[in-house]
Amino acid sequence: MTVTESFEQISPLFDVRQTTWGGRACFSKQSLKKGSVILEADDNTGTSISYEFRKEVCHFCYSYHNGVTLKHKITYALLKQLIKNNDNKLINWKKFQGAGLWFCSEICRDEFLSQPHIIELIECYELLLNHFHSMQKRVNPDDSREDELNHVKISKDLIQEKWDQIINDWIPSIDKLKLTKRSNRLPVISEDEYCCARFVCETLFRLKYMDQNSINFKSFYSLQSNEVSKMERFPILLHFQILVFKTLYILLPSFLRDRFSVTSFRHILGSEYGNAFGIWEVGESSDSREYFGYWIFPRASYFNHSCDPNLTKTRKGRTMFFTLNRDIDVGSELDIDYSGVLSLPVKERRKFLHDSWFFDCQCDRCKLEMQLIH
Ligand SMILES: C[S@@+](CC[C@H](N)C(=O)[O-])C[C@H]1O[C@@H](n2cnc3c(N)ncnc32)[C@H](O)[C@@H]1O
Repeated sequence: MTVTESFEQISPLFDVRQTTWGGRACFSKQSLKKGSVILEADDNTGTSISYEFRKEVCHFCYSYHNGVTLKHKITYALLKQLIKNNDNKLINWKKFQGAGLWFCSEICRDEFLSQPHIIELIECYELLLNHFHSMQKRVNPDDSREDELNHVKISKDLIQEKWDQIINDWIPSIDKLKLTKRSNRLPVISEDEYCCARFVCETLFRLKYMDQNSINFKSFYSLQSNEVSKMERFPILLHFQILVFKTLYILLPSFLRDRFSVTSFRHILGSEYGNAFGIWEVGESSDSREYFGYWIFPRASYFNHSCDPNLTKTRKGRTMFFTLNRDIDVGSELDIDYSGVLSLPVKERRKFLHDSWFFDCQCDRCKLEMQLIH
């Protein structure tokens, strides 16, 4: 199957084709007018709200109200009906703490609760929350090791070696233990690891109930991974990932653990590093808006970057829109801005893209401006 065939259902408006300069990219199948919506994506496979915004950003519509703590949480009373069919006793539901979910209104909370099988995700979030709270009382041994962990010389082989140790030594040692003893092996985690574990849970959950023939499912598994580049830049991430993996391996209930492996975990995080979209505050100018976290829209992850993009990304609630900001001809490459630094001079812009996104930008504007300064 060619790249185009496997992605042809993403949109009737564009193809995904292999390029010689930037992996796969999207090309318009027809000439189109400024203002045309090229893609509307509301099918994210995973979201992560930063810890500091967890009580202030609605977990359904992602609205934000100037830092005001949101009023609406899920309660035991609301869950009773959902628990009935799903009570596997890992949680004392009567002591339910709200699973770390806050909502701006009853409508958003109820919409969240109406998602099929959502009790499974709520249960995972609650287990993680309980674990995180118990770990907050403990000293985190990594607090004094940050420097050391950030000086590890990362290579593809080292990453593989560390994961092989997990597969060959750590997993069998956990599997041998009685269920009641496994929790003694849970690592201490920080806020960032807690948020990352929630992101992985949601991704596993969404993939579990997604049609495997759907374009979103196929697009997710074809996402490019930036694992090595990102870890070379931030070596501590290898240790970070291993802590998150161990936490989930021990805590995840069987309904999600069945699909959880080193391979799936590495793809979920490796692809997040090159493909995540920021969840930004709506309605503020780009230099003063808040950054709440990130999410993954696999179908929208084949747009390359350009420093003179013809698509503008906007968020409305849970949906991302990709809209043409000028007329285009058939065959035009469809590009977005990854950087938010388009006003910088060419060298600084390219350095930013290289350091944050790990590629040397091949867009036409960079080519032209580089020629002009040489
Ligand atoms: C979100 S993905 C876009 C789809 C990607 N080309 C693929 O084949 O999966 C981002 C990756 O595409 C490549 N890319 C995007 N824009 C580029 C550009 N302007 N120049 C060079 N490579 C680019 C980089 O490898 C980057 O990490």
